[in-house]
Amino acid sequence: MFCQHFVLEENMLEVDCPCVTPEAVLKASGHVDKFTDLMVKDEKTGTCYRADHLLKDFCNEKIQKDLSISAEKAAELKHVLAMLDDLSAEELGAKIKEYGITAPDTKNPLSDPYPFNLMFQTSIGPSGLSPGYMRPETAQGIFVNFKDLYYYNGNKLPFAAAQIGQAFRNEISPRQGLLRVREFTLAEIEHFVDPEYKSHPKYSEVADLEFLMFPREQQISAQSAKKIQLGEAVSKGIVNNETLGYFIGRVYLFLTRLGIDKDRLRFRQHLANEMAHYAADCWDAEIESSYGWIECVGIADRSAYDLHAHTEKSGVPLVAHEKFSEPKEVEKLVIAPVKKELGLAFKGNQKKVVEALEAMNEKEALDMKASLETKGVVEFYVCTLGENVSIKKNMVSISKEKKKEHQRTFTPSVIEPSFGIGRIIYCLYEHSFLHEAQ
Ligand SMILES: Nc1ncnc2c1ncn2[C@@H]1O[C@H](COP(=O)(O)OP(=O)(O)OP(=O)(O)O)[C@@H](O)[C@H]1O
Repeated sequence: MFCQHFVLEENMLEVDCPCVTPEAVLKASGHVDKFTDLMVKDEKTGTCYRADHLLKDFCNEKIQKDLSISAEKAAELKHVLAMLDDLSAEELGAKIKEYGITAPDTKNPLSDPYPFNLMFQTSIGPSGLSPGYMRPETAQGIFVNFKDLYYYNGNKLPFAAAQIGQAFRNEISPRQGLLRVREFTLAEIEHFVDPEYKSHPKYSEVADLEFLMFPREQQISAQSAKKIQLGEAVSKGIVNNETLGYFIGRVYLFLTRLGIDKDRLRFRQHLANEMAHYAADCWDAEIESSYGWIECVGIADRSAYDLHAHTEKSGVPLVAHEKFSEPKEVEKLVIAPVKKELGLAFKGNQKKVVEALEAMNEKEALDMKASLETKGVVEFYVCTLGENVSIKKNMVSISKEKKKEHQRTFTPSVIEPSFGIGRIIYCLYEHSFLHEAQ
């Protein structure tokens, strides 16, 4: 059904990449530094818990079971629940202290929250010197293969590639059966699009759909989700762009065609701090189950974050081109290396430094110009050397030149629907069961 609805109907490419991923890939994507959850420890036994889960359980239990709490307190706890995903480590720690939350099993005091990386680490090859990780998402395999996928698509945008496979996350507290496990099936689509042209040719097919949406503003002001027409949400800027809206609509059609009850399905926008480190706007398809509203599909506009990050770390430009019908005359910043000075400073490495300087794009050249003018020196990462070098004012000349441009080169943006297959199956099972019971 997934392949029929998305891969075949949308003419997507499909890939199957390895689960074991070299560290360099996940370092570039930001996962090594930022793919974390906040954890607290029982100060006596060392047992670990997810800090936001403890606070969530505390608030839910108080609201549902404590008949003595005032309306004011209940409203405060509901607000905490609405803002839960937005809280920093310090704010979470302060709330845990304020409410006197202790370790659920022993009632011992808890440590302050601290970040815990969710990836399983391993080493690749017999030397043990090449670190790697079990992939926490399937998306990165698609990004590192972007050049080939773009080529297979005739060097044209937009296009999409999908991957269905296992993902691994060292969850702090796996629970709720299929809903939070350490190894699960993920189906991800990466739709590559021109960042300056995020409209979608088939958008009109979904624009009239109307379903439960829960924008950021409604969550902050403690309102509930309400029915909104997708076209209206896009035109009012509630949903960032047409392509993101198109995929929200397609995910709605997919889930309801599978048998998910449309009254128990809502699209919730991420709060500003909740968004993953790569996202520009993100909506979760949440399905109501006996465990409450569960995120089953995440639909993110990842902007050009991933391709930029891999380009920067690998030195391989993951870019697309748009040919102009007529060449354009443009003013460009041109970096001319002063080879004598570079030779004195870098000796045998001079050629690699010169190549890296010449490969700089307009934005990097501008940044370098600004830094050289203010500080007189700039740290510059040379991929082929794998290290930073210090460039001084006398080593380069940066000037504006008139040039004829025949094409535009840019880094595509990515719209990504990401499906947790186990969670969808679980909710589907519950919904069909409820449907039969009615
Ligand atoms: N531990 C897990 N077990 C089962 N499915 C998962 C798990 N973590 C994520 N998923 C599924 O993978 C999809 C995409 O992952 P994503 O990174 O968006 O999740 P997430 O926001 O980290 O999830 P959560 O906030 O629940 O931890 C989710 O929508 C969900 O359906």
